[in-house]
Amino acid sequence: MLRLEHISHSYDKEIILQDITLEIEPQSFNVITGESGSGKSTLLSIVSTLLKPTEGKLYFDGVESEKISDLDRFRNEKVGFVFQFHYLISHLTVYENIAMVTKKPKKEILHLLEKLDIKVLADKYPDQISGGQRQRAAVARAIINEPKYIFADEPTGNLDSVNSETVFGLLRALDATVIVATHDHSRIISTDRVITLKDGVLC
Ligand SMILES: Nc1ncnc2c1ncn2[C@@H]1O[C@H](COP(=O)(O)OP(=O)(O)OP(=O)(O)O)[C@@H](O)[C@H]1O
Repeated sequence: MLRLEHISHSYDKEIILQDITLEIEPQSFNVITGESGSGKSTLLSIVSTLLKPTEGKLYFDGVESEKISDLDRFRNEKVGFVFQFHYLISHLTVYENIAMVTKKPKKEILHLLEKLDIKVLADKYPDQISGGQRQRAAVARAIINEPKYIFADEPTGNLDSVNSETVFGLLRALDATVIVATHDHSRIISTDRVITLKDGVLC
């Protein structure tokens, strides 16, 4: 269970999120939606431990995030990030970008690339493939180790509807707690929960 208790956040005294209290069920698929500027990315950064909120507390299975003794290890082992700024390493191939974060055998990595329809690009470098293909490679890297939590910010921003559905389908099929921020959730066919933000407040 992931729990947010009275989370608020301000940037330079400007209040961006206000008094958010939420419980996210284990192994559920959740979408944070809202207009541009409503605070989706900020909320996702907070629940994924990348940003410390100005106020409030975050709990993972009852343990306050501040009290997790090795937060880097927790992130490496338990969390998969699909963030737009989370770039692939340019001097490594698609395959190598994924192989560097996992002990999984090559066959399994290639199988995941196949599911994402980018297996034929395994030996290409990031600047030799399209933005949407890079995005799918980043998704593969985030989920290869089957993390307990997956946080994704506009994971299908560069993808057409078929590839969006593939990515959402893969994320939904994982035994993970998934939180996706997107301004357009019309493409997500089934979700356990839609969390809507308006001007930094839950609707
Ligand atoms: N690092 C920052 N410093 C100052 N203000 C910021 C920062 N990051 C975001 N903001 C502001 O906080 C507000 C919420 O931004 P956020 O990115 O969380 O919204 P969003 O709903 O994800 O928007 P979008 O859909 O456009 O990505 C915006 O007004 C934004 O300008």
